[in-house]
Amino acid sequence: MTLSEVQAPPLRPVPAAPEAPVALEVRGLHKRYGAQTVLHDIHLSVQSGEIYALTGPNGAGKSTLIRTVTGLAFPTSGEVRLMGRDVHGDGPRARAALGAVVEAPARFYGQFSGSRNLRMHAELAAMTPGRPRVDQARIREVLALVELTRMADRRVSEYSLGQRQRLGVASAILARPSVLILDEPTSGLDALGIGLIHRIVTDLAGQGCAVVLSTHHLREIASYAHTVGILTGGRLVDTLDLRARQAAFRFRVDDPVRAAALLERLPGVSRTSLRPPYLIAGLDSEAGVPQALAALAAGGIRVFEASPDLFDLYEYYRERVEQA
Ligand SMILES: Nc1ncnc2c1ncn2[C@@H]1O[C@H](COP(=O)(O)OP(=O)(O)OP(=O)(O)O)[C@@H](O)[C@H]1O
Repeated sequence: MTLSEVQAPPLRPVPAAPEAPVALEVRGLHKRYGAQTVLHDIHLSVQSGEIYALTGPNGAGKSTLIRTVTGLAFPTSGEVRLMGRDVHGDGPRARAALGAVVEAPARFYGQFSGSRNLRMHAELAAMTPGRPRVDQARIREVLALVELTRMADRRVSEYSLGQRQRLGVASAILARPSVLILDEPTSGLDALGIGLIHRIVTDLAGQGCAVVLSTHHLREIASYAHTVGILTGGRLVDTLDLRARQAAFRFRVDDPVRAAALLERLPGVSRTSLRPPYLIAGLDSEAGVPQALAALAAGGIRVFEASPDLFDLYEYYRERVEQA
């Protein structure tokens, strides 16, 4: 690769500000079914504007955690707070801030149109104190967002699986939730449908909504989630901050040790490490690449290659789950 071909890193939404308020907090959550403990002492918190992806092998407890967090299941012990309110003690008011799809595809009345189903959801939601009102214009807006305008007046029984899935997301975002929780939102969707869900989730997070989703699609979420929680055997064994791994670049140079010393002096270089034959540098953004190249050239270092150092979430996950 020539230096002029240095690629931009994948686009990732603007990260939640570190000081953003905590929207979802789970403390010391245990869940038992009979003699089987399915969740062990789960602690996690998600800020407004953050996209938190929960992943783990089949049977790890993801759906149980999501059902418990949304108030559909009760914990054996521990606590869940949505926007500061206890989901199990102050349910209706806590859930006023919540939009969720906890089973895929979400349940709708097949004999009614998508639009009518959303109106019924809106009317039900309006009974919850604290929920904003949803008018017909908002229903049209969310149907357009999930690209179902053409299907709006068709019976849901005529929808494909993917269309039902998207209607589920539409109903979850209808009342502009502060916290959006989606269990496997992209399973059963085609490539364009997956991209659409990414865009919706990213836009909502950009507007300050905290998003929690469970998924098995690691490479896909690595491109847009801020945080990944790895659940295995009912334990949250790792929480990865993908933001911290965002802007790493690798440089193949003739003298990595001296190159590292040169780059460390630059403002905007947060860290360097050696991975022969590469030198890895954490930069504030890709805008720091030309400056780094100039500093290396001025120091007499020959640069053969410079490219984003993409974090391989799949490899990381595989090792982490095998160790657990
Ligand atoms: N209602 C229930 N009664 C008894 N055991 C249950 C119940 N629901 C889930 N379990 C058990 O809890 C464990 C976790 O299941 P869960 O569905 O939460 O896993 P998951 O991570 O969502 O799996 P998958 O990726 O396959 O969807 C499993 O061993 C499952 O058998």
